[in-house]
Amino acid sequence: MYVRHLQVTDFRSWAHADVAFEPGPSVLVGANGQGKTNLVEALGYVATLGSHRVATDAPLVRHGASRAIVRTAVVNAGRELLVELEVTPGRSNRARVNRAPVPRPRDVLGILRTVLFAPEDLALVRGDPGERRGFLDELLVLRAPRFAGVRGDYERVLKQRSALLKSAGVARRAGRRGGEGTGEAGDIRTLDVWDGHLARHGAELLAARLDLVADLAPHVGAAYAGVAPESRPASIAYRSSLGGALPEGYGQPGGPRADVATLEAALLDELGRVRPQELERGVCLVGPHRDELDLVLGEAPAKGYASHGESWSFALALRLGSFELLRADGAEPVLVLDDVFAELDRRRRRSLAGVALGAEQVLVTAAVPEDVPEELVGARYEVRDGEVRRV
Ligand SMILES: Nc1ncnc2c1ncn2[C@@H]1O[C@H](COP(=O)(O)OP(=O)(O)OP(=O)(O)O)[C@@H](O)[C@H]1O
Repeated sequence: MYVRHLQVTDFRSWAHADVAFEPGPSVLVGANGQGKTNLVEALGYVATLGSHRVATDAPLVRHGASRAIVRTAVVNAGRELLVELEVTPGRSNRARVNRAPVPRPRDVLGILRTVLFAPEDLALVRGDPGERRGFLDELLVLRAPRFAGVRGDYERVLKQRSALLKSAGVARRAGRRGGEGTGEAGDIRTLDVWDGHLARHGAELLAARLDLVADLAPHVGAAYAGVAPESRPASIAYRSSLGGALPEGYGQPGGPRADVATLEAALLDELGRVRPQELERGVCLVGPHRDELDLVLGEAPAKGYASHGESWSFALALRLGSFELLRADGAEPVLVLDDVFAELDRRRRRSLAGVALGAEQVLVTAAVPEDVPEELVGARYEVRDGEVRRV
């Protein structure tokens, strides 16, 4: 697939921008702060309904404006779709496809698939587990858009159950002190119901993540070996809060596909087991929100041990592995390389350029053209003073 056209209004620094693209490599060149990343961020938003830089929508709207609009024409196997998103922080966002409103913004997921590699990706290796869970869930949704709903349902249930745990914990402590009117028994009965919901939605999310990691792991290992052949081998593994209760081989390449019903039963058991600690601490201790994607270099965890260069290579391998996985699925994602070549040495640049050349479309941003490997300089755009000019 490729993006044929991008138009933004009041998005980040852009009052208005209108850019036509072609398949193959395109490079956006401009000095720092001219708005190059803002343009590719808009494309990432259409693909994921999120930003690779911020967790909320508010910063995406130009200062002083009330809403941002992103319109993009995406060509997939010869068929063009026009996607339009209106981002209004504090209100429901709106979406249209081929000018017709769709019920929910998430109905546009799957029309544009992008894999974006950016300096922020160092946090995939060095940041908190939440970064890596976010990485997995984003890829899950790119692979199968219905998981946006599954994840949303899980988060809703988790929030409700966590609030209930807190109030039941408070009631229990008040009861122990001989306090008045403890609603513990009622809370506990309700908690049983929420355990069921959490196990059901959690099992669906967990099964999907486990299968994703099993499929992704070989691609990440191969991508890392290509990017950093001199380094120790890289691997990834899913670590579930179920611990030893996770069936053997789940999440491993060549292992059995994860069975949702089995995982639901395991989650329910485990929730029963940890209930006293959960009430004591007022937090939900079991479920995919507590899980981790382990990144391993040789025998050591990448986090805390990998050098700066190795961390970069691992982050890059996670993105290139994702790109290869989506291609193996039969999708042709757009590859977006935001300001990354300046960070890479010659060998890594060449290796990344090699993969990028295989993409149907690759969009690159750079402060100076010299940062970009020659073979990737196809169409060139200059971004300056609030304008994008093809040169
Ligand atoms: N909501 C917003 N409203 C107005 N301006 C914004 C908003 N968000 C970001 N900006 C501005 O956008 C500019 C940054 O744009 P962007 O990150 O796209 O730059 P860039 O060309 O990629 O630069 P670099 O090469 O440094 O990465 C900054 O000047 C920032 O102040």
